Amino acid sequence: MIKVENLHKTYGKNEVLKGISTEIKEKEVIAVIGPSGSGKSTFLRCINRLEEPTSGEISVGGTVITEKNVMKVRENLGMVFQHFHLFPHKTVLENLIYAPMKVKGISKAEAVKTAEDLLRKVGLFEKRNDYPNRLSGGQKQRVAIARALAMNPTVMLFDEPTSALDPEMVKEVLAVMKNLAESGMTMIIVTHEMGFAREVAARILFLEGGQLVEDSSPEEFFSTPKSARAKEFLEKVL
Ligand SMILES: Nc1ncnc2c1ncn2[C@@H]1O[C@H](COP(=O)(O)OP(=O)(O)OP(=O)(O)O)[C@@H](O)[C@H]1O
Repeated sequence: MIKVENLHKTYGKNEVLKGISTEIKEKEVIAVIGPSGSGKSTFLRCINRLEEPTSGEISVGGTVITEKNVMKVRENLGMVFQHFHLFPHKTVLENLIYAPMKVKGISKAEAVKTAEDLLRKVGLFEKRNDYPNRLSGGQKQRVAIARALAMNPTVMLFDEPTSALDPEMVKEVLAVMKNLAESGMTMIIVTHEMGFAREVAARILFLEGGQLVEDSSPEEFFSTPKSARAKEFLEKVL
């Protein structure tokens, strides 16, 4: 579904990604973990070209992403950020119908129906006519997830979706993500939530210093990490 080949990203003299290669299969749920500054967000942002790779190749569904087709490919990649990025002057429902109507040309009636179904799924149907500033952080993030899903993406990318939330809000967002994973969505999640990664992910990608140090199952990674670097990291965070 997604193939990353020898991905490099450099900011000035700072080589942030040093040749990452991996493949993500359809319906796979991947947790990307690693120390702060290891390149996790940059890796994710290169996949949908929010950052332009310095070199290397990324393909989605067999299509190599180029400058020309990036907008089209991006339509299939839903993205959820740490800081929700909702439109503040649109209601919850309007936030969900805007892009499907504008980008995909879907009729308003159809967009509203999809939006309402998604809001029910994330438990926020009752809030559909509220503005984002009336919502808690956890509710905003659930709206952001529903909004990304409204584009009917084939892959969902999450960049530390719970890092900006108060602890009591984290659970409700992780529950929505877990449901999504169980529904068969292909997901790549940059996260510091080790419990969630262990429980929900099929594979862990451990990055350090811009390198993919380990690519293993959660069982293997959390109980018997192969590298000294992963061992050291886990000793600090668990
Ligand atoms: N736009 C940018 N311009 C210059 N340097 C950048 C930019 N974005 C990221 N970096 C640098 O790239 C490195 C990796 O950053 P990145 O955000 O990918 O790490 P991360 O593993 O996601 O960290 P964290 O867990 O703290 O979010 C850091 O040294 C960061 O300062």
